[in-house]
Amino acid sequence: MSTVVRAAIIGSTGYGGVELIRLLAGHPQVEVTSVVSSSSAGAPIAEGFPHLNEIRTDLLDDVDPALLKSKADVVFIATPAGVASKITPLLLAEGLKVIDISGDHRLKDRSEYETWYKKEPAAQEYLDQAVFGLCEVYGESVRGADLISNPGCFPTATLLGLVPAVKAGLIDPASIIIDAKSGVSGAGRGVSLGNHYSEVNENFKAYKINKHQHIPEIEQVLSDIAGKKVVTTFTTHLVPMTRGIMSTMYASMTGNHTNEDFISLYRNYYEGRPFVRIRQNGVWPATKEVSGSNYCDIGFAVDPRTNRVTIVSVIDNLVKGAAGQAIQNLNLMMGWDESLGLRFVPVYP
Ligand SMILES: NC(=O)C1=CN([C@@H]2O[C@H](COP(=O)(O)OP(=O)(O)OC[C@H]3O[C@@H](n4cnc5c(N)ncnc54)[C@H](OP(=O)(O)O)[C@@H]3O)[C@@H](O)[C@H]2O)C=CC1
Ligand SMILES: CC(=O)N[C@@H](CCC(=O)OP(=O)(O)O)C(=O)O
Repeated sequence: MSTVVRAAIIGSTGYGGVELIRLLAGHPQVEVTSVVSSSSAGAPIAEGFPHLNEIRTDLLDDVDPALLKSKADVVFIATPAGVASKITPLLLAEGLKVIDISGDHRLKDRSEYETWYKKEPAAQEYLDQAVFGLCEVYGESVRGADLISNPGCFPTATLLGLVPAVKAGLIDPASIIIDAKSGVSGAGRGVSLGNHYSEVNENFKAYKINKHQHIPEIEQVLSDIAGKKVVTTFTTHLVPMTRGIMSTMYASMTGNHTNEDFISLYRNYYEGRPFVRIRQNGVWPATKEVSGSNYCDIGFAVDPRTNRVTIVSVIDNLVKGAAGQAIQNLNLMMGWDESLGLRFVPVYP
């Protein structure tokens, strides 16, 4: 008999939440039973999102853990930083499973969260309990967990591009420089001066240099994999496109490795994992080649002149970088095939 899991989405009126609604509509073993809003409870969700007309006829629920307990088994939280840390203890106390898409449970060190997010951190017991859900690296720990911290969009693209090489010692972790680009939906649905049309269109800008909240998240994982403290240079750029992240990474190699060495290492590391695709020699991925899908595509260019390698990794920030990976985590939590309901072909062109 197949299990149907009932899911609630807190932050269902944001980009991450609406993407969860889209993806879960096709999941064979999940039913979204509650869409939650802190500002529009009681309104039909399709009123604000006409693309959901005749797809979802329900009203938005209030943020009420007891109500969610009566309607759901698992809760996705897709809210701004500082919200999930407050709601999660109440949801866990009701016996619900939680998948937090925000950054609130990613950094194990509370002072790091305070430094980078400038907000009050979650209580240490929940940070200790939360499993960092980078599925292809920590998937084994996700199975059976009650609280998942879904990785950030930039860290997902970046870490999937770096972990195998760092783990195998092909590159010097101290030499890594990460140059990342994001589409505007990465900033969420709220309008701000920096992301309205005339600021973004035909423009290309770097932001939060050396100040980005994903720096400690990337360093936390690289340090874990390398077995020593790793610090890195990470610069983000805003690109005039809706979806997509490209992380271009540069690192010094520890020997005379070739493109084929990297391709073979990464294909072995990700063998059996459906969502990481390694490009053939001389071919590098573009964001459109993963758009709308849960894929992360990775390509390599070794330069024998400098003895450095360039690694290019792309994802759709709203799918593999948020809602898709969150569903992949749910699949792993439930002991299902990790690709259940996620085998989308990218939207191209
Ligand atoms: N956009 C992206 O590509 C990615 C985003 N993330 C992270 O996921 C989270 C959601 O991002 P995104 O969907 O883009 O953000 P949005 O700004 O689009 O949506 C956030 C939603 O949170 C709800 N919300 C705000 N305050 C509260 C509150 N106090 N209690 C409950 N709900 C609240 C709002 O809905 P309402 O007013 O209806 O309650 C809002 O629609 C963020 O932490 C973000 O950093 C992670 C990876 C990728
Ligand atoms: C384009 C853009 O502005 N992107 C956001 C990504 C936000 C995000 O995913 O934040 P958390 O991972 O901390 O939840 C940024 O760079 O801050």
